[in-house]
Formats: sequence, structure tokens, C-alpha cells
Amino acid sequence: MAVAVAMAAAVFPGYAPPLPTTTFNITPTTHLAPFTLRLRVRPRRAAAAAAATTLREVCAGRVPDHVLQRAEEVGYVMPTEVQEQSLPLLLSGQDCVLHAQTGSGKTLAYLLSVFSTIDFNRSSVQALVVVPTRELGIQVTKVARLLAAKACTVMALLDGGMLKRQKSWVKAEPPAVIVATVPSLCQMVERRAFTLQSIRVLVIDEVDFIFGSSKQVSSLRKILTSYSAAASRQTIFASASIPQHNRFLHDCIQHKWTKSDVVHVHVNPVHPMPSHLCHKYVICTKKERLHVLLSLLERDAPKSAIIFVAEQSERSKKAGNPPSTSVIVELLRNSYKGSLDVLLLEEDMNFNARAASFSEVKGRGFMLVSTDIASRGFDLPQTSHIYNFDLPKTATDYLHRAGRTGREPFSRLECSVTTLITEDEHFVLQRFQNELKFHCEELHLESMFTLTS
Ligand SMILES: Nc1ncnc2c1ncn2[C@@H]1O[C@H](COP(=O)(O)OP(=O)(O)OP(=O)(O)O)[C@@H](O)[C@H]1O
Repeated sequence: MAVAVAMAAAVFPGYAPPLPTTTFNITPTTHLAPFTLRLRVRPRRAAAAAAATTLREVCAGRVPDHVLQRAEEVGYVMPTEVQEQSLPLLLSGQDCVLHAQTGSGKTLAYLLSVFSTIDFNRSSVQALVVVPTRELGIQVTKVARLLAAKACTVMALLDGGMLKRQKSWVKAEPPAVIVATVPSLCQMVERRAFTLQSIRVLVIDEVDFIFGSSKQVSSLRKILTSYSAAASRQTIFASASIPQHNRFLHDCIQHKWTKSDVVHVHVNPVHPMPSHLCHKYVICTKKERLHVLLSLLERDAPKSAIIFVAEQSERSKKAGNPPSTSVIVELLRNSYKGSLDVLLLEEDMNFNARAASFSEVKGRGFMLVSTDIASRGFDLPQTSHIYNFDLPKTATDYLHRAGRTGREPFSRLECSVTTLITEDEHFVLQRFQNELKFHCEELHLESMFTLTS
């Protein structure tokens, strides 16, 4: 190609090689049919422009200066890809579905939109962020408070919280921003602690997960359509996985969850899995798994790790078996020779124990043994290794578990995800690879034991 270009330039002075073509598949959210757009892009200029655009520039004139200052102090200086693509839309008040890889920075994108919309001098509930779990709620509240500093109040209404006390606080001094789980929020609205009529921004984080939960879906619909109206607010949905997203966008408009010009911001549509994760698997029998896990931990010496375990089945509970989570924690506490703290997190724990585990995890190097409760939204950037002690149920579950590592947007450090499977489960893992378009390399048991012995 280079030779051809040189020859053409010699024969035709002023000749410039054609620009490379980039193809965008556009799915309009209104009545137009999907179409393909081919654009010729000047790569060098585009890259230079991207490199020069700071978060401050992307948000200029829309996000209050004190919020941007706080963002910079925390270390948010350059926008991530999803922030660069979505912020111009979000900050113009557009309803958006943020659909981008795990760890890509969706939280900051929607929180900046929240802070660009609320009136810091008004004492009323103006923004609501709905999350699926208490732990994710604690995390989002923390980032929101960091950005708000003391300019407005951010309240967390989370399962297991002190709702009675919070009810009187909300009435006495309404917070500008509320971060809530669905049941707590509905309880407060139904007890008339506040109304959602005046909210100006509604964010639903991990939206596919909440819609997928039979317990929460009817309450979520009420939040979207009965307690407040799409026409009077900005609505933002976020997730790394939105299965059948065209159908979802159609439903958004049809059911009036959003306005009809909602935009789907889909970053990396072809590769939903972050590319810097290294995937491995080991085939072993169920009996060998504990031993294999221990060997892997000794061999990998993770900085911090999460070991994902399936929830205990009702049958196993009835048979009086201990849950695998406790068995693993006990094994690690007795036999693991590394210096990491071994912690447990699962649904059945009471909220105080869950809160204790979660706050301990934040500080030091840890080995967290958890069910899928930690697989959505958990942001522990020091996690270098993920172990699937049990194969996740679906490709989406695999994606979210894997996404608990490799969460530093501008770092390309390789982080690993290792899955323990039986011979029979091999085809399921293969299906996940095909669906999510990643490659998983086999680790042979013999080679592992030779290395560790
Ligand atoms: N502009 C930025 N500069 C530096 N770090 C950033 C920036 N934006 C976000 N981060 C950091 O990236 C990490 C991941 O961000 P975040 O939790 O928002 O990801 P996410 O897209 O919501 O992921 P998930 O889908 O897994 O919930 C966080 O540790 C966050 O502090």
C-alpha cells in the first residue's frame, strides 16, 4: 500500500491517499429503520483532539466549577471513552441509555449530569439514583458526596438502613440527591416521606439487573411512570450489559420510561469484555476444586482477589450442608499462607455484617469470598485476580464477575480471571466465549502442580 501511494504521488502531484473508512451502525430510537453510516475519518487529527480534551473541557459551562474542581482533585482529569461520548448528550439534558464495558466510568458520567441539573440553592429532592444493592449504593453515595463536597446533601436510602430516622431527616431538610435501593425508596414514598414529582434527573444503574429481578420490577415501573413522569425529568439508564438493547429502547419509548428521543450510547458494541483481561480455566473434578483453588492462589500471589461462589441451593440447605462460601473461607483461614485478609460477603448475612465486610475490603489487600452480590458495580480497583470457583450461570454473569478486575481506566495492567470447571461444563464456558467474544486459555493441572510443588 505504501509503495502504491508513493507511486501515485510521483505521477499525480498533490495526490493524497484515501482516508480510512470507519463504519457506524446506527439504530435510531424513533420510527426510522436501522442504517449504516460510513465516514472517512482523519485518524491523526481525531486522536490529537481526543488526547487534548480534558473532562473540564467536555463539561465546560454545564457542570459547576466547584464540582469539576473536586473531580480533578480526586483524579478525574481526562474523560474515559464513555464519558467523552455521553457527556455532551447528557449535559444537554437528553435521556440516555449508557451501555459500556465494566469499569468504563459510567458512574462519573451520570453523576456529572446530576450535578449539572440540580439547583444547589433549592431545598428539595431533585435527583434520584436507583441501585440494585446496598453495597453499590454505598459506593455511588461516596462518589456523589466527594463531588458535591458540602454544596448539597446526598442521602443514601438503602436496605437495612435506619429508615425511620431518615424519614424525619428527609422531611426536615430534603436532600438534593438521593441514592436508593428500590424497596427502601418505595417504602419512603409510600409512607409519604417525600414525593418524586419534583425530580429533575432519574438514574437507574444496573438497569438490566433490576428489570430482571421479579421482586423489584413492578416497583421500578412505578418509580418510572407513577411516582414521576418522563416528560418532566431527564432519565438515564446505565449498565455494561443490556441484552436485546433494541427491544429495551423500544420499551423505553412505548412504556414512557423515557422521552421518545432517548439516545443509546453504546461503547465497544462488538467487544463487551474489556480487552486487557486475561482469561484462563482449569478442568478438575468437584472434589479437587478446593485444592486447585489454593494452588492457584499460591501460584498467582494476587494483590487482592475476589472468589465468586454460587449461591447454596435449597436442596443443599435442606440436607444441612455448609455453604461453599463458608467452606472456602475456613480453608483459606487455615491453609492460605499469604498475607491477605480473608473476608466473606453473601446475601444471607445480616446488614451489619455485610457493612463490616464491605468497609474492611476498602482498606487493605483482601481475598473476598462472595456470591454474585459482589458482581454488579463493585468498584475495588486494587482487585488483580478473579476466581470463579463455580461457573457463572450466564454469559452476562461472567461479564460482570470478570469486570470486578481491570477497573483502572487508563491502566493497561493485565488482570486475570480464572474459572474452575468440570469436564462437562467446558461447552458452557465455550458458549460464553462465543457470546462475549473473548479467549480463554486452558491451564493444565499437571503444569500447575509442578510449578507450585
Ligand atoms: N475520568 C476518569 N479518570 C480516572 N478514573 C476514572 C475516571 N472515570 C472513572 N474512573 C474510575 O474508574 C473506575 C470504574 O468506574 P465506574 O465504577 O464508574 O465504572 P462503571 O462503568 O460503572 O463499571 P460497572 O459497569 O462495572 O459498574 C472507578 O474506580 C472510577 O473511580
